[in-house]
Amino acid sequence: MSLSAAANKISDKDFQNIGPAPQPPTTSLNSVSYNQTRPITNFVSNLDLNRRTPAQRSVSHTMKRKSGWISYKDDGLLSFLWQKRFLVLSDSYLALYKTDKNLEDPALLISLTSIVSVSRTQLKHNCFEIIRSNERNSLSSSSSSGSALNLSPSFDSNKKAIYIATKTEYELHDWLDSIFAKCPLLSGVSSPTNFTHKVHVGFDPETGSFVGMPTNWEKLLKHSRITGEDWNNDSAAVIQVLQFYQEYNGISPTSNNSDTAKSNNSSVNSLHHNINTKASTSELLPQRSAPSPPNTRTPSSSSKNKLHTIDTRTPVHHPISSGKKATQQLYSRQQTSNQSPTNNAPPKVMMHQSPYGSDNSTTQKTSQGSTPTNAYRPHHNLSNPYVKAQGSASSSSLHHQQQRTMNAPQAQLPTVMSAKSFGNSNNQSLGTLQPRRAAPKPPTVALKQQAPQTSNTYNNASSVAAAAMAMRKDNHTQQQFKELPPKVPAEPSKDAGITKQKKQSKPLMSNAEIMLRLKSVTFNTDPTPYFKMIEKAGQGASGSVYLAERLESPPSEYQNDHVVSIENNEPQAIGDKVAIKQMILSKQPRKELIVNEILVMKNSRHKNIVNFLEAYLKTEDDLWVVMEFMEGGSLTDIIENSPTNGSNHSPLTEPQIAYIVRETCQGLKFLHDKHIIHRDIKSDNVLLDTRARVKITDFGFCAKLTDKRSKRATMVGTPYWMAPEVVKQREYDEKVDVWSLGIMTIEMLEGEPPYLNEDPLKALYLIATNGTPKLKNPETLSLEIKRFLSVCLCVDVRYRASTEELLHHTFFDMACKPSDLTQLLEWKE
Ligand SMILES: Nc1ncnc2c1ncn2[C@@H]1O[C@H](COP(=O)(O)OP(=O)(O)OP(=O)(O)O)[C@@H](O)[C@H]1O
Repeated sequence: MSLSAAANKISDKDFQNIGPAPQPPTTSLNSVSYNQTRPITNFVSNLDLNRRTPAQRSVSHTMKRKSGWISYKDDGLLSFLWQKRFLVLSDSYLALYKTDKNLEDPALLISLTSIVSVSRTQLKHNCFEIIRSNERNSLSSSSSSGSALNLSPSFDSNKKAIYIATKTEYELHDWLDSIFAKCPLLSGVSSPTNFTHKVHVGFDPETGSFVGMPTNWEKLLKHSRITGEDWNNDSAAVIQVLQFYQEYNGISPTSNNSDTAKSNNSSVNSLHHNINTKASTSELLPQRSAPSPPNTRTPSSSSKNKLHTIDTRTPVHHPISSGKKATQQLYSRQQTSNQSPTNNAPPKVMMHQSPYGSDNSTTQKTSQGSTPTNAYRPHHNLSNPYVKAQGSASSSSLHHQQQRTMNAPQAQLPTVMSAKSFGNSNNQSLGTLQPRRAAPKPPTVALKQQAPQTSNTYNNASSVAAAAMAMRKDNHTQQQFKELPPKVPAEPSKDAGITKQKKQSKPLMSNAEIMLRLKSVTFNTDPTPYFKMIEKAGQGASGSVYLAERLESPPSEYQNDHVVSIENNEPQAIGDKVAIKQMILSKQPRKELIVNEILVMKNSRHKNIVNFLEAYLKTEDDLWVVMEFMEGGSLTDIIENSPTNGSNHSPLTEPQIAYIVRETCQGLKFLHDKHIIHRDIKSDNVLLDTRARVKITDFGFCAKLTDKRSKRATMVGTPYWMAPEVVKQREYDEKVDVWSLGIMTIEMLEGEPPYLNEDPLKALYLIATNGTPKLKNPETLSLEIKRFLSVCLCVDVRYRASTEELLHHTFFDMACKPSDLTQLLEWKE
């Protein structure tokens, strides 16, 4: 009898009794066996150890048990949440505990006989997926007969997946080996009952194309400028960003060609703008349901040269003969390819090694992987004399490095970085930096249209950049038109064809509930008599923004049943200028984001946050949100209209940048103190008024951290400003805003964020693999700003500064006076 058949005879109950301990084995462990070809040894779970007598325990100790802390996530309601768990593998069970102290009450207990597949996945670093069957005979019943390639994952409803992530690659292998060795259905000699189709994915240098990819991926890659070299450098990252992309767009890798083409275009565009995949906006509103596990898994590599094996079906079966050796073989190649720079290795470069302003003395102390002996002490490091002692001699070698990478951006990824280059940890490579404001079309198209190809990547990028800049300008011109007909939210509003989000997760709140919430924070009255509309001030994805004049005081709090608290508002005078954002609710794909935005604005009154004044539900479908008017427009406008933009000089001077960043940072600190993450910090979302007041806006994607959830995992934001941990779908916290603030600082220095000339997919790849982006002209910058950037754009979140720490940074000492911004605001007049 095959093992699987034998296993089917075992009742689940036999393995799920965590009550009084079964009798311990009295003889040798091997003698405890079931009637099957290979004994499933040691039915007594070590979970029961605590309940045994010392004598019994000593017997039990001979049983091999493995345990350790891991991150865990399931495919259920809380699937967006990675939770820390203590995992125990005994001979019969895999058990997950909340603590390592009391091993009597597992949060999850999985019988090893129910595990039908274990495979590595790219969901997270060092992550594997366990699929268990609820039905004992599901294996035989679900057997696949087909050998034809079927890319549609037939995820049996009887099967459940959980995901385990370990800290290190080594731990991952260890767990995999141990689980494989103990799971009867994985290590049996029986014939496979459910075939696995694997697609060998790789890059064929002869044809210059990717092979074995699902159609969608192939197309995406074709348009993305992700090259064979990129693949060879970090194939895991390529797959990671493809998965990110796929999940975001909800595309199956098997979509047929026409679908694919359609979705490619729309989704490429959509990535230019904000992303909010999977689920939630925040705890401010209930979370949406989580996505199902990614359709495509990437468990194991199978050949040299980064040939990835993508398991397109579940489950994966590994023959018994494989055992430890086989699993090692299965995973060892990927081990190489998976060593992404930001793998959870200990940080290799210490905080004070400013990637933007270090000298030779700050050598790669930890480039060999040693753990820093000096933990990051924020204030010390930010004002550390050692930091100050670091020279600025970085420029020349950096420049060399820069030139090299500009010519062949991905070809020469250094394995060990000099501290002079971006000393950020973990072999972060240097990326090109030829940003531009928008990349609305696939770069290949843009290149053809705008400029002849040259052999120089930098030139190519520049021409693409120029093309995109022109497009951006067009869009902006459009934005300046007064009284444009209102656009539906799904239509392009800026950045050519970009919508705020493509994927509509199923909201947990019904439409009626959302409306109820909305009504509780709005006046249900027609606001028309209260305002005189003056002109259109801007166009957003969700609606138009108008400049208006207040004609009447807002309705009293008690004018209707739905009390609106405006007690914190500054007194509103007749004649005051206000901004009114008008939205047609039926056209909003995600109304809950609007409620979210109102709630955050309403409760976040700070001098660096755009003040919410009141909101009206004119009709059930027509929402007006009244805010203070910021005449200066967005920081993006200011950068683009700066007299020096386009010249060799930065659009803004360092003192002007210091002023704007400090103000933004104060607003962010205020939010962070309230445990709110903004998640979409960029120049578009920072507004200025004529008194040079700087305020953060656009709170739709805010998330609130709580004691229970101190980290988030939802992919939210706009790709070019996204922190690597977001791109890599890791847990993150408020520090993602600090990364984005660093990118925004680069926008003010260089006109655009890094990689804006790249296709979004490639940009995601570069963010994931390059880590700290490279500056264009570091030699022209002060040490202070480079140090500031290095603490914002630190890949290792532990060493990235908090907003509190940033506010003590010496960079802010050079901040100009508000009046020094006047020139920048003149373009509006
Ligand atoms: N309070 C304000 N004062 C002055 N102008 C504003 C104000 N709020 C927004 N604007 C202008 O309107 C434009 C659109 O703003 P909005 O917040 O709608 O943009 P968005 O973030 O792109 O869109 P959405 O939030 O709808 O997704 C801004 O770029 C800005 O120029």
